[in-house]
Amino acid sequence: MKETYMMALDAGTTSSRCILFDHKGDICSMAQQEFTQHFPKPGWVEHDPVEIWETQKKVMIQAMDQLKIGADQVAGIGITNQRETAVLWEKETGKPVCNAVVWQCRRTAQMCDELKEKGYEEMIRKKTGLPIDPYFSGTKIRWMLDHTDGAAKKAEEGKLLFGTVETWLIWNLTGGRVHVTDYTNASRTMLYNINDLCWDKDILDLLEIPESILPDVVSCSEIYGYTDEDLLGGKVAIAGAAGDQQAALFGQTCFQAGEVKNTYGTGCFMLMNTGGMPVNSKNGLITTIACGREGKIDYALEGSIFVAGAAIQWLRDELGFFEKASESEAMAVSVPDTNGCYVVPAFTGLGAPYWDSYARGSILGLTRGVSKNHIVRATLESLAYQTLDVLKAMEEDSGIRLDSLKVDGGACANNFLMQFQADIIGEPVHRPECVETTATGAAYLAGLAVGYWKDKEEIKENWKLNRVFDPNMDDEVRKKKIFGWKKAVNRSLSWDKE
Ligand SMILES: Nc1ncnc2c1ncn2[C@@H]1O[C@H](COP(=O)(O)OP(=O)(O)O)[C@@H](O)[C@H]1O
Ligand SMILES: O=P(O)(O)OC[C@H](O)CO
Repeated sequence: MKETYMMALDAGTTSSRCILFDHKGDICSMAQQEFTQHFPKPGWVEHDPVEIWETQKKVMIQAMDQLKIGADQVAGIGITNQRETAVLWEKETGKPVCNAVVWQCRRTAQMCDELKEKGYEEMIRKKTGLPIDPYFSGTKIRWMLDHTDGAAKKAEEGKLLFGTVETWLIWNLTGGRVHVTDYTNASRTMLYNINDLCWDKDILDLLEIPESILPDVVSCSEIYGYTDEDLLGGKVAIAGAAGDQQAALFGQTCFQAGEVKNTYGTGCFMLMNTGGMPVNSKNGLITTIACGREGKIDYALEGSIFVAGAAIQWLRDELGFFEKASESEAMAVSVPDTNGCYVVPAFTGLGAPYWDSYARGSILGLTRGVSKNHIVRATLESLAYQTLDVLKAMEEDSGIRLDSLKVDGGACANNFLMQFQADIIGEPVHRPECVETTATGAAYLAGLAVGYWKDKEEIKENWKLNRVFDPNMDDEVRKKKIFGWKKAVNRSLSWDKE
């Protein structure tokens, strides 16, 4: 009998990836392609939806070619994606009406201010679990309707469709037959009522968004449809979808309330599973849907950090400090400390727990002795400080003291960063063998729907530890460093405010 595999499509912020997994949850093949980041104005970020789809198609074929398999050996497809990023396209032609407005984009900051000034913050938080912020899709959709010729009218006439990236991919994979989103992605739009589990009419009215453009909300683990036969040379079931951070929580097998993971990708996102009850934050975290399957919803508390690995890309691409992100590790350990330098990578404002759209990046503490290596080290350290900020908020909100942290994502390959993370939180950091947990989670969700894996217990056995980083920093040193970080953040807040 031919071996079968689960396919995960990981539509990240900077690249499209396809990974084929076997029953043990091991990666058997992987293909990846970066796509273009468009920065039309300071603080604005766009993607071309067609490029996302084209690169995704290409990597699917490449991953299958590596194993020399046909569609009959792909047991199902799970999709995971950068969340919130908004795509708007014509129902008839499938053509996007404009570029996708990316989650990091701050163009709706003023619209958000106005909504807050009019006093809608409490109502929106109660219904969606989210603060009013340009991060979420709702105001992005309004902006696209307002600034694209004829779009508002076409939307009224039912001629346009909206989707986050998984919706866009499912639409294309099925040849325009299926228009759905899953619970986790819906919960990031600022339009979805996470208590009543429906698109919220009051918010849709407020933002004047016609419900007809919105996808049907489905579970994270069920067959939504099948790929067009021509695409992979046979039909394959599309059987799972979740936003990348929720998929990572599932991939890390954080199935129980109180379990936490932290993912270091373009941004950095800490999620705690809070079980069947949404927990409201008093410390700047958001309440979101962790997973919806088999008729049950699990919620999560989330600390969203907008810039993490993206800061390393900035050192690479804009400052030209190195050619490969991995080189940052040797540069950071070549100096004993940052020589008093702090980097606050608030390139697109600050997310949790500050929620300041007007914060901007800064390098502080510069003296004549600060070198490239110190700046690289300070940038890496900023990922760990931001994580500390959300970890403290999470402990307060949940009443649970974390005694270790499970990590994953591209940047957690950096041993210096992981050690500094353990030092600064004062708790061990646990890194798994497979740091592609986002894709793993998507594969698991789809695999459970098609019976590739029996149940969560079988999946749990696949999680393997790679390395534990134990804290090893003097308490006084830690306190002093954290104090410096807080001062640096304060200097960055409101920077871009008129
Ligand atoms: N060894 C490393 N040290 C620091 N950062 C790294 C390293 N390897 C990758 N990165 C960063 O991790 C990010 C890629 O991680 P990934 O999980 O693929 O992100 P995403 O899914 O958001 O595209 C990039 O921003 C890159 O700069
Ligand atoms: O691209 P990532 O992995 O940093 O994830 C992006 C998040 O989904 C944005 O909310």
